[in-house]
Amino acid sequence: MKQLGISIIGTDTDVGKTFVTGLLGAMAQDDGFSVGMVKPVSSSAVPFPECITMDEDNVRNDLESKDATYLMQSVGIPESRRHEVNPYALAGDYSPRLAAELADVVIDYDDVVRHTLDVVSRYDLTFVEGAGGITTPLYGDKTFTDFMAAIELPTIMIADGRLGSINRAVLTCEYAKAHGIFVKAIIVNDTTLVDPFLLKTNIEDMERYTGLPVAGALPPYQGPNIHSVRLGWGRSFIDSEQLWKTVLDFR
Ligand SMILES: Nc1ncnc2c1ncn2[C@@H]1O[C@H](COP(=O)(O)OP(=O)(O)OP(=O)(O)O)[C@@H](O)[C@H]1O
Ligand SMILES: C[C@H](N)[C@@H](CCCCCC(=O)O)NC(=O)O
Ligand SMILES: [Mg+2]
Repeated sequence: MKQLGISIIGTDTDVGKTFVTGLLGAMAQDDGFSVGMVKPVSSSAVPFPECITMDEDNVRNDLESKDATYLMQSVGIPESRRHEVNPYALAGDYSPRLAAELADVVIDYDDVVRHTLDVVSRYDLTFVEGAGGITTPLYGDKTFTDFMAAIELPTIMIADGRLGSINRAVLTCEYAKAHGIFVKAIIVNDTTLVDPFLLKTNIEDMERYTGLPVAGALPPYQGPNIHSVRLGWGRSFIDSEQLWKTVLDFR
C-alpha cells in the first residue's frame, strides 16, 4: 500500500482537533492501517511529571505536549517515539512562534517539513495535526498555512457546530483553498450540544457554502476513558471506510 497522510486543520484552537485526530487514528488502526501521528510543533507544553525523559534518539525532553501524549495514547505509540510525533514542545498558551521566541528556541522549519514527510513515508496512514486555527504563527514568517501547503496532504477540517460555525467553516476552507491546501471533508465536533435543529441546518449550510461533505458530527463524549468504548462510540457517528474513500480517493 502507498503511504498516505491526512492533515488536520480546525476553525479555531480548542475546536477538538486533537480529540478527533485521536479517534480517527484509532479507527484507522482498527481498519488495518499502521498509523503514524505528528504534532510537529506544539505550545501549551507542561513539564513531565518525572521532569526529564529521553527518547530513542537520546533526545532530551523536559516538556510534554499534552496533544502529542493524547495522539500517542490513542494509537499506542510508545514514549520512546515521542520525538517522532512531536519534535518541538514549547511552554505557554501562545502561538508556537511566540512560545519559541519567549523560550529562545530556534525551530528548523525546513527540517520540520522533512521530518513530517519522513514519518508519512513510514506508516500506512499518518495524521498531522496543526496548532490552533489555520493561520497560527509557526516560526519566523511561517504559519501553519505554509506548513500544511508544503506537506501537500489531503486535509480534514474540524469545525464546531455552534451559531457562527458556518462563517468560520467557510472562511477557513476558502483560505485553505486559496493557499493550496486540499480540504476534502469537514467533521463537526459539537462539544456544546447545540440545539438539534440549528446543528442540522448548520451542517447543511456548511456543505452548501463550502461544497464539501460533512463526514460526521460528534457530540460530547461522556463515557469512560476506555479505548474500545470510545472507538465504538466514534463509529456510531463517523463511517471511517467512507471517510478514507472521500479523503484519500480510494477506489
Ligand atoms: N467530542 C468531544 N467530547 C468531549 N470532549 C471533547 C470533545 N472534543 C474535544 N473535547 C475536549 O475539548 C478540549 C479541546 O479539544 P482539543 O484539545 O482536541 O482541541 P484542539 O483543536 O486540538 O486545540 P489546539 O489548538 O490547542 O490543538 C479538550 O479538553 C478535549 O478533550
Ligand atoms: C495554545 C494552543 N493550545 C495552541 C496554539 C493556539 C494559537 C492561536 C493563535 C491565534 O490564532 O490567536 N497550541 C497548540 O495547539 O500546540
Ligand atoms: Mg490540539
